[in-house]
Amino acid sequence: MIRFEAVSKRFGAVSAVDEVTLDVPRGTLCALVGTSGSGKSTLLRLANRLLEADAGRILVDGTDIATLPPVELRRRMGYVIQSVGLFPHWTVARNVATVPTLLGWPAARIRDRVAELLDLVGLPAESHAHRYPDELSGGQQQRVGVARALAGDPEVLLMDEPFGAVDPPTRRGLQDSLRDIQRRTGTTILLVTHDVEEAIRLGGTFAVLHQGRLLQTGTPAQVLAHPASEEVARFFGGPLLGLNRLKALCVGDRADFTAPPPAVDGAPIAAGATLEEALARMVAEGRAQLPVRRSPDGQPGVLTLADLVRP
Ligand SMILES: Nc1ncnc2c1ncn2[C@@H]1O[C@H](COP(=O)(O)OP(=O)(O)OP(=O)(O)O)[C@@H](O)[C@H]1O
Repeated sequence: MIRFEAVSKRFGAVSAVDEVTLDVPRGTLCALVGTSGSGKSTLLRLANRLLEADAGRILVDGTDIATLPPVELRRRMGYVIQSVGLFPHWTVARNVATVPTLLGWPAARIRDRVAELLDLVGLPAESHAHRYPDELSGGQQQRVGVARALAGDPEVLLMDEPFGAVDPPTRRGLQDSLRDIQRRTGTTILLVTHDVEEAIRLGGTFAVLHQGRLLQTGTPAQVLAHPASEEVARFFGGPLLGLNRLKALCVGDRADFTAPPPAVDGAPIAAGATLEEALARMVAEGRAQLPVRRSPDGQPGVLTLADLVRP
């Protein structure tokens, strides 16, 4: 869906993006991660031509974006940034309607779309559509930012630290909403984040950047289990890499569901919980095994401490 082919961008002496080749298939989410200054935001801005590449090509659905008028390109790509950038004197509904209005959709279609999107991001239209941005919390404004970016049915959503400014519990709520939205709409998402847990929570793949170069791509479990270099291992926690790996794997990936399960006391842990949560429970409860229940079939299983340390 989006393909970067040997893309480079310099700012004076700084090589911000250095011969990056990356494929983001349709309907997937790719999290751009890496240390500060590694070129994540620059790569995102090259994708919607807020910046122009010095070398290489960027293809969207096989079309070189250099051949598309920037305005048309940006309508096809929603863009969400940390500071949200809502228009303060416009209502929530008008903010969300920005792109459909530019596209000349009929008023009824815009109204329906705005209501649908506000519901999707958990801000029912009846109680939120007529408010102004400063009448919303930071987290609610970010939800409006996501709704606005989705309004024109973009094929691609570019998100630069979209949830950077909200507190951790609200952040988790927004991440869960984004994951649901992505599953429901099949939008291709390229997301910049500093937060490894956010990237893991949102699923998809990692693209790890360092000093403008792409060091590794893969699922969180792959990258954390087999970091391609010292820099990647350092980025994912250095000596704590092993603990971070537990965040990227689920109980269901390691538990034994072969019948009959041994009798294990305690409340079962969900197969979808992370191994980190399982370890936390084992430590808190002073036990080396936990009963597991797999949904939706209800199959019981067991997870032992030894399952956590298996390679
Ligand atoms: N407009 C610009 N002019 C000059 N240098 C720039 C410009 N934008 C980015 N840079 C430089 O390019 C490099 C990559 O910056 P970029 O913002 O892409 O990194 P990043 O990985 O997104 O960083 P962060 O995680 O801190 O947001 C940095 O060295 C930065 O200083």
